[in-house]
Amino acid sequence: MTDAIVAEDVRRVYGDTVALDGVSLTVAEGAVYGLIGPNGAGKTTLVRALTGTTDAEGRVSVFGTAPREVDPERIGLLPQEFSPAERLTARELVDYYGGLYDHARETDAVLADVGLVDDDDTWYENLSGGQKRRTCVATALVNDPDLLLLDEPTTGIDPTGRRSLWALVERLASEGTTVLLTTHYMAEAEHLCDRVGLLADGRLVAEGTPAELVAEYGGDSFLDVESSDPTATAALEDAGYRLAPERDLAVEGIEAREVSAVAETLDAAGVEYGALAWRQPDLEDVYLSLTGRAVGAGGTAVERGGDEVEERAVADGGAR
Ligand SMILES: Nc1ncnc2c1ncn2[C@@H]1O[C@H](COP(=O)(O)OP(=O)(O)OP(=O)(O)O)[C@@H](O)[C@H]1O
Repeated sequence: MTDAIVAEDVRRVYGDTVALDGVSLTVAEGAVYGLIGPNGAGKTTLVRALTGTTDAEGRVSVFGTAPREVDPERIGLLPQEFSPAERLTARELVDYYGGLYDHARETDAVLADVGLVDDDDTWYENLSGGQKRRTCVATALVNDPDLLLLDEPTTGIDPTGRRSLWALVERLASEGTTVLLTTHYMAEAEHLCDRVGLLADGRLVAEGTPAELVAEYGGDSFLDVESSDPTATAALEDAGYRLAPERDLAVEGIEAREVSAVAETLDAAGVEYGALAWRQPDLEDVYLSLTGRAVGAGGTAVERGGDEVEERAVADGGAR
């Protein structure tokens, strides 16, 4: 498989700010690559460097050539911030952006792709936030690009719409489109991406398949114990269980089949408890363990399960 994107030692400095500090990565043709990382980590700057919309040191090649020399018909870009004309309808906007290309797709098909068939005659300014974002995604699809760069494509889109967009990205990838996306939704990266790169302070601090990252940085599986009983901690420690230091009350390093033994321990000690929730580590745990400081300081929203946004407080710390 050949590489759609090759970036070597890419560096971008704005005044005193080092936005990218020597980032190297490759994205194979047909792959879905996800960039994650805290606010200000350099994700958007990297997308801009890969599309030639900002200058950067180092070497970037897209389909074997410099970004600014790639045939624009081959590239679809959804910038993080994109404000199309407010008083055009979604249909008119897709028509307009399609008109910029020699070989645009049918407007109806593009609107159907992003679930905007019923709202196609509404002015952009009167669309909901999620509908606006879908319209913007549509404008990146009009030319049927070989490489699609989506900077936070599903921000503001409801869970159902987000899953539709995931299905769309999966379909495009199965048809051979290379996709590079940025996201703050760990469930999105885990669900969609063949490989994920985690940027922090302008550096690629971890990279791999979601499963590889979880195995390397996710930590042990654990069991959350919902209990305000002051004897709970001692009961579990006396029974030899290891408690997760960064969580309220959780036994770490146990398998699902051991949950009933924990319950028996609590029952035997007369501890009052509510739910016992066991889970394996996931990409969110990887994120938190590698960027705990940045999450606490910046209050970055991290999403679990795609539906529920949690604001992590400094006290949460992140790392387990
Ligand atoms: N045009 C610019 N001028 C000055 N500084 C900039 C510019 N663009 C980005 N930066 C700085 O570069 C750093 C990286 O910004 P970037 O937008 O790439 O981060 P990000 O990872 O996309 O963040 P977010 O998740 O908040 O979108 C930040 O410190 C930002 O303030």
